[in-house]
Amino acid sequence: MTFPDKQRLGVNIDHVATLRNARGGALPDPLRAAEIATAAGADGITAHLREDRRHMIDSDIDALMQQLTIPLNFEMAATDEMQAIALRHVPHAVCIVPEKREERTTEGGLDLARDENKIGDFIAPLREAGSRVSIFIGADQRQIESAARIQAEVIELHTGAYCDAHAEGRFEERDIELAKLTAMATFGHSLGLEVHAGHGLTYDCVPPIAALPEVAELNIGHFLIGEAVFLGLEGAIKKMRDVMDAAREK
Ligand SMILES: CC(=O)[C@@H](O)[C@H](O)COP(=O)(O)O
Ligand SMILES: NCC(=O)COP(=O)(O)O
Repeated sequence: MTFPDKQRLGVNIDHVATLRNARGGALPDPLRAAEIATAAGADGITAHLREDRRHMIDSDIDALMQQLTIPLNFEMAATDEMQAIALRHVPHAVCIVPEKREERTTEGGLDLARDENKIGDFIAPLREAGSRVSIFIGADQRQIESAARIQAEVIELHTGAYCDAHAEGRFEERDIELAKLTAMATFGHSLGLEVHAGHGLTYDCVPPIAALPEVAELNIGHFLIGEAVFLGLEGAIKKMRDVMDAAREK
């Protein structure tokens, strides 16, 4: 079994748009953030077009599709509207995420096991159009088995519970969450799925996730955009790259 030596870093730029939308107007421009991320060594850009357009808006996705020189991982809910947008653009990857309008952020993974047939039908045209389909799920064996059955190419494991437990000093819970992520990364990889991870990752909590050999890509956004206030976006991304590489070398 082969594992990727270098883990890809996908930079999620949603919260550049959050900042822009707080005042209205065009600044800060998410496309400029994507260009800086590219120059800083990001391997991909992630953008989530929410149904309520609270951060990214349709014209951001148009601009990214026209100008980006690295792969776009387009996150979206499994709705007809989003499917039509994805089919119009055919981004490198489409990541299906759960969405609740009243949530502040994506609270958990998709319940794919419950909606397996429906999501299987939903992703088929996306795959046939040429996008790699990724499913954002919790570290749960049933969900991963469903992802393999519907022929998703990628799963992205939601790391939010692990990161929150770390940040709040609930170390026993953190270690339980990490053990689940570790076991389920191995399990997903054994089924032939490419395994990604993300949500809530910071310099402090990323090392054990970066060190998981089966995890080929991390998607990181909110923390990096926050750190950019202090370090600049380029500096924040380069530091994350260094922390990830150091953890993987160990
Ligand atoms: C699905 C996911 O984890 C990301 O899209 C990210 O968290 C940023 O978007 P939200 O904060 O709106 O969930
Ligand atoms: N899919 C997770 C992602 O893109 C980034 O999540 P976050 O770092 O903004 O929490």
